[in-house]
Amino acid sequence: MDRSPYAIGIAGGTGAGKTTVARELTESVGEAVTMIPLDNYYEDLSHLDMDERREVNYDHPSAFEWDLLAEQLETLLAGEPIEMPQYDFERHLRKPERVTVEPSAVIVLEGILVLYDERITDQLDLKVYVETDADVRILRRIRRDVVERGRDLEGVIEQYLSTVKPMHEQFVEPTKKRADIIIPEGANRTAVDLLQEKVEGEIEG
Ligand SMILES: Nc1ncnc2c1ncn2[C@@H]1O[C@H](COP(=O)(O)OP(=O)(O)O)[C@@H](O)[C@H]1O
Ligand SMILES: O=c1ccn([C@@H]2O[C@H](COP(=O)(O)O)[C@@H](O)[C@H]2O)c(=O)[nH]1
Repeated sequence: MDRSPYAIGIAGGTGAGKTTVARELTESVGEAVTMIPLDNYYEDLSHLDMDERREVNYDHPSAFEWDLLAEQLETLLAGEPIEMPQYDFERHLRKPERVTVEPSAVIVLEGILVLYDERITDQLDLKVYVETDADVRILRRIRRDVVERGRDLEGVIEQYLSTVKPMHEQFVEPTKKRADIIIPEGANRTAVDLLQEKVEGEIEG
């Protein structure tokens, strides 16, 4: 690789549409873009049993292994491959296996607190915050967590009120001021098109 990859961070509240924006971006630009979900860097809680893991606050910054993420991002930006951890949402558990991620021209790091830690933000070339109203986000989250993450309605509501909402207000929303671009409502066609143009420009050099 001739030059360092271009690193984009996409932050925002749960259900804001971060993954959707990141996916649309990566799908349109193909293999030149690598997606890194922050969720893969949740701390390894395999020493806790399932009932204990259900009680963990997954929206507090301390839930993430920032050292590992900072180190792996630095490695990718230096043009070296990483062994990225994988995460199982149904079991609240880091999977035993890792996947090899090769460096590419553009790296997209996506997750609720991607703009929280300076060791990460210092490495990002473009910082994006996806802003979507809380009522829309919780409705999206209920549907997604029940359909894709093995949860029930009562559990989603309880978690939202006890940790997700207060942590969003305390830690996630304040990171918006670090963003270069704020995208309203997630997969906003115009905003995604502009991001695609930017990314294509970076790939072409
Ligand atoms: N602009 C949008 N309009 C309608 N539904 C959306 C939009 N963006 C995302 N969604 C849906 O909302 C849910 C959560 O989106 P996702 O991108 O996973 O959010 P996040 O990664 O921010 O938690 C998904 O089911 C997705 O299909
Ligand atoms: O074991 C876990 C780990 C995370 N969560 C929740 O996931 C969201 C972050 O994912 P998004 O895709 O950005 O919504 C976070 O709000 C955690 O509450 C979980 O429930 N269990």
